Amino acid sequence: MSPSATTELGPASGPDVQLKPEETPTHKAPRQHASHEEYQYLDLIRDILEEGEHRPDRTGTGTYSIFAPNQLRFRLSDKNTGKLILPLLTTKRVFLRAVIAELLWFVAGSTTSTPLTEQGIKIWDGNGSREYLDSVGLSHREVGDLGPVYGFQWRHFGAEYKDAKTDYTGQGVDQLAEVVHKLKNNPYDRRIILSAWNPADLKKMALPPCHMFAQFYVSFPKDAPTKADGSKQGTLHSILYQRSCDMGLGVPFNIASYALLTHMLAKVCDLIPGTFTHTMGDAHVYCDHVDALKLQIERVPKDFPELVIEKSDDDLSIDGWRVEDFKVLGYDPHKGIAMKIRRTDYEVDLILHENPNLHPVDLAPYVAQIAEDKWDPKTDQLGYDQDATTIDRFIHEHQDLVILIAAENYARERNAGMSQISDNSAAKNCITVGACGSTRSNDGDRYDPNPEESSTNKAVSSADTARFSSRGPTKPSRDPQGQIVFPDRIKPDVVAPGVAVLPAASRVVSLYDRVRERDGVSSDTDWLFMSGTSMATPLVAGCVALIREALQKNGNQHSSAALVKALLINRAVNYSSLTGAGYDHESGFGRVDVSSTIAMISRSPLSGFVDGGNKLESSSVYDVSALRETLTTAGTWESPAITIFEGRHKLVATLVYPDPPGERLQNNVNLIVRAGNSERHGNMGSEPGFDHTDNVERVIWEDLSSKTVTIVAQVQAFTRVSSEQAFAIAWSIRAM
Ligand SMILES: Nc1nc(=O)c2c([nH]1)NC[C@@H]1CN(c3ccc(C(=O)N[C@@H](CCC(=O)O)C(=O)O)cc3)CN21
Ligand SMILES: O=c1ccn([C@H]2C[C@H](O)[C@@H](COP(=O)(O)O)O2)c(=O)[nH]1
Repeated sequence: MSPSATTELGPASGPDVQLKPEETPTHKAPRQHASHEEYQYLDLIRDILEEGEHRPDRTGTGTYSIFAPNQLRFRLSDKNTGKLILPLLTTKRVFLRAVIAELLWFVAGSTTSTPLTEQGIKIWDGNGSREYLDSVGLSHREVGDLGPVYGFQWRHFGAEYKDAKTDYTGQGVDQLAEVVHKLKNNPYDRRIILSAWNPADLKKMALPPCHMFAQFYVSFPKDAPTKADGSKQGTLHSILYQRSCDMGLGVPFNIASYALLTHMLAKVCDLIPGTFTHTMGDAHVYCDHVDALKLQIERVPKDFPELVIEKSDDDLSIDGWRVEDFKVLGYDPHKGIAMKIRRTDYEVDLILHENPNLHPVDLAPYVAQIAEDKWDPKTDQLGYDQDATTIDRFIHEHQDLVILIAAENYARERNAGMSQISDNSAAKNCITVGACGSTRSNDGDRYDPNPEESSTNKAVSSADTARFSSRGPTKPSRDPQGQIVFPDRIKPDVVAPGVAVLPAASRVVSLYDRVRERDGVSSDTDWLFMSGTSMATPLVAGCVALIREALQKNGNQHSSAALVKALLINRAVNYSSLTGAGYDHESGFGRVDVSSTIAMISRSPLSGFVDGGNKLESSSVYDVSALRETLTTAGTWESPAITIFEGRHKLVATLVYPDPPGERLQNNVNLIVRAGNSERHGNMGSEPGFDHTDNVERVIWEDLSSKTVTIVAQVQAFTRVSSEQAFAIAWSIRAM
């Protein structure tokens, strides 16, 4: 059997695999590039980005990964010139001093990161920090003490590890010395192995070895040169098995490191450096390295640099090397590319530990959000029950607190036309939020009242209510004969985008769950695609915070929840009832339009609001008292005459008031808009009657041509005579 010669292992020749590429889906036929060996690395990254599996990982980042890709093979010397080659990647600057220092640190058998840190090399700092060691159960270790990692296994395999300070001279197996001995004395040995994988010690290590198993091979090709003593000079080849390969950060280091180790051994053993072959198990690209690597793979590699080892030939040992012994000539890489070293579990713990209030994000007392699954589609829709009562009482007693409740996701094609609003979301005083589509592409979530006749286009736009979003109205109450004694109420109040939303992922959710495909796959596991009214609800909570901010800038430091709700609903758009009563049972008063709401807050002559009976606000021109009904007079608030200039206008006015708890309206207040000789009533369109069911009323009056308008809140009936009722009205007028 003749060993293969250096020259036969051409650049990018690929491995001599037994299986044909098509039989192993993770293997790709090597691309045919004219020359540069660096393309093996770049092509592997391209394959991972194109075909890698998106997987969760220990660090919580997520990776794209391929298992057992083609080996990479690098030549370590130029047969023609005899010059040594260092495969140091050129498509980004690799921190060579750190690579050399780390290698010498392994060779020295050191297991503490401190000497590296002292040289300004921080690559092991993350794994040696107090927090990290504590997180992997190594609290008894000093900072920097990584346990029996590479250096210890290379030089003292099998010795009992105490700590990084102990002198282990003479203990355990010095694998590296044995490798040198065999290369010198028994070059045909098939057992020239360096293994860092020691199962008995894994638990004591800060990080189990990634580059874990190397084998060396001395080849004697036919044309091998003859040495002074008449023997043939061998050529040294090495192969590395690396179980876990961080393509962006670790692998450029690992390639250079094992190439250098092979060069050192060749020098010490008087061998010609041949090739380094890199075998990978899990070859991965961290999700947050994707952009950097996409940039890198577009670059054109330059020549690998030349290595010169400045060490005299006498008394050569594998020990005692210094960084200065290596000279690298002609390294002219492209610019460095920053890639983050991955956050590890301990950092997540740390964040949670240091910020106990971080999860859940809590905006109380200004905004609170409740979402609870209570409605059972198999039984029946719940009406206004104990939960709704509790919520309404709470809000009535805390009138500055905005409570948002997700309408829930119980609508289905099969019960089209039915309503699903129940218990919590049936409360009068909260803001019940349904979901509409978003501008992000999505499919399958358009509400389809007639599934049998449905078209195939199910994408849902931001003007459509999402298929799943629970429909209103609330359940009417009936007497034993089935007669409606109290009709249904308008719910949800508003909708907001809740399809294919990309919210921050809670780290309480398992990593597997965070990266699984839902409405799309996020490339960053801190974010995930989700749909639901519980996606729409926080979005409205954010809108409420913005509205509060705008109100505060306007001088309203402590506005009531009713005012916030009135402002929000006043500018919400119901796409199916633009000119009618302005509401329906899919999206309530419509999709929120927060910028439009904010625009109306700085009072212009054509928009305004009152926060009637708000005792928390100190003083403001527009502040008015609460409505009060006595035995002789009905409570009324009437705005000053609002002057409208030339032309046709559209007026929208909204009344919201915190009604005391109870299924029926306790205090029935109506909204009336008067213009010239005609008037419109809340929620009635152009009909003459009044709404006796809802404590949210809106008037949309298109084509208003009168010169003056007045807006009126009028008590129709109070359950308790002489009681007081706070109320908020917001209005806006626009030229048509
Ligand atoms: N996730 C991860 N990837 C690794 O490659 C890795 C670990 N962890 N933990 C332990 C060792 C340490 N190694 C590292 C660690 C950091 C860099 C790194 O940050 N390299 C930067 C330059 C660093 C500097 O300038 O200080 C680079 O851009 O290559 C490289 C190798 C390889 N290892
Ligand atoms: O020399 C190294 C050391 C580490 N890595 C990478 C490979 C992985 O991304 C992490 C180790 O995490 P595990 O969960 O233990 O696999 O570090 C590397 O590429 N090269």
